[in-house]
Amino acid sequence: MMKVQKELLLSDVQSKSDKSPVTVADYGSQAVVSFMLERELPSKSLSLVAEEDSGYLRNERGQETVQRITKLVNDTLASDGSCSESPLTAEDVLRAIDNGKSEGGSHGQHWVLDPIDGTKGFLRGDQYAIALALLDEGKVVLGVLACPNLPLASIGGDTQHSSHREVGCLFFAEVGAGTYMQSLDGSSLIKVHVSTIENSEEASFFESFEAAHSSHDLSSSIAKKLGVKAPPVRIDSQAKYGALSRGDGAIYLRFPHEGYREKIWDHAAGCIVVTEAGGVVTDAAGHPLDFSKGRYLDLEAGIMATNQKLMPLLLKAVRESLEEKTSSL
Ligand SMILES: Nc1ncnc2c1ncn2[C@@H]1O[C@H](COP(=O)(O)O)[C@@H](OP(=O)(O)O)[C@H]1O
Ligand SMILES: [Mg+2]
Ligand SMILES: [Mg+2]
Ligand SMILES: [Mg+2]
Repeated sequence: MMKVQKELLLSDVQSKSDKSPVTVADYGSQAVVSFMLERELPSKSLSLVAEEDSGYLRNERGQETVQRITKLVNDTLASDGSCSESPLTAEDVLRAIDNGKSEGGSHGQHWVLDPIDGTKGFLRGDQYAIALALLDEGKVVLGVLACPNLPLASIGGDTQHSSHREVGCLFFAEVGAGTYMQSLDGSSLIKVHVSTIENSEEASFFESFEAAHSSHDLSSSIAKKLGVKAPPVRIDSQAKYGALSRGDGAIYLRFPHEGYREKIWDHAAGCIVVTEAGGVVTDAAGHPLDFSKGRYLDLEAGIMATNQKLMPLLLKAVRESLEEKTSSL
């Protein structure tokens, strides 16, 4: 994936109908994960709720892109070593991508995948994540976040100049069993916990790098009310949830612009990674996120996360800031 990030061509990037970007790496990652899940869970029929679909790839202009993705997928599976089967055809790859069309919901088990979360960060050479979660009867019971560019050392506040430059973190959480972090090369497994800060003035917060994804004005007003002194830590993708789960910062804020509908794959894995590390994730009204409603999350105004001590203060600051915003319109 990191090699693909470095060698991405202009022709590898397309624009979706909502103007957001998608790359051969997004499609390739979705095909690989879908293929692996099918292979590992042969006894069950797989229900996968995933971001991408083959629509664009199946039209004529998509042909070349499909070839590129098929090669990436076969190279990836071959380098994994565990795969003895013959190479996948373009049609196998398109079918694996389209496995992700499930509607999810409140019954049974559904896998939820964001093959590359933070595509804009991926294109910029910054943070991105591969996010996989499992829903059981509408609840997230398992979450895995791979963050290939996230430093193993803290990215919070004053530790930016740490001498440890090693990157690549894997976070995983299972309901009732806590959250663990491992380096992507497989060494150093540790149990992680959210920040224990109780004084909001000492807290720092994470938000989207892209102001189009989350209002930086609103978060700044909330931070001011809390007396937060540190500047915002702006990074792409659910790497924010990962960093929060190990206490790099104490607060996560996300306030999309009016009318935006959040998708479950943007939060399912991150949400359990943070809650199993002792944190709380809610919408702007303080309600827990409901992953049982299909591909979208129905929620009020935004998403926030912090530790249990700070949540009441954060909720109050968010309420006040939202009220001020409404009355100033
Ligand atoms: N206008 C918008 N407002 C809020 N979120 C948006 C958005 N347009 C795209 N997104 C979502 O924001 C995600 C990235 O979040 P972040 O800003 O935390 O990196 C994107 O995930 P993808 O990159 O998987 O498409 C996309 O689903
Ligand atoms: Mg996308
Ligand atoms: Mg996403
Ligand atoms: Mg994505």
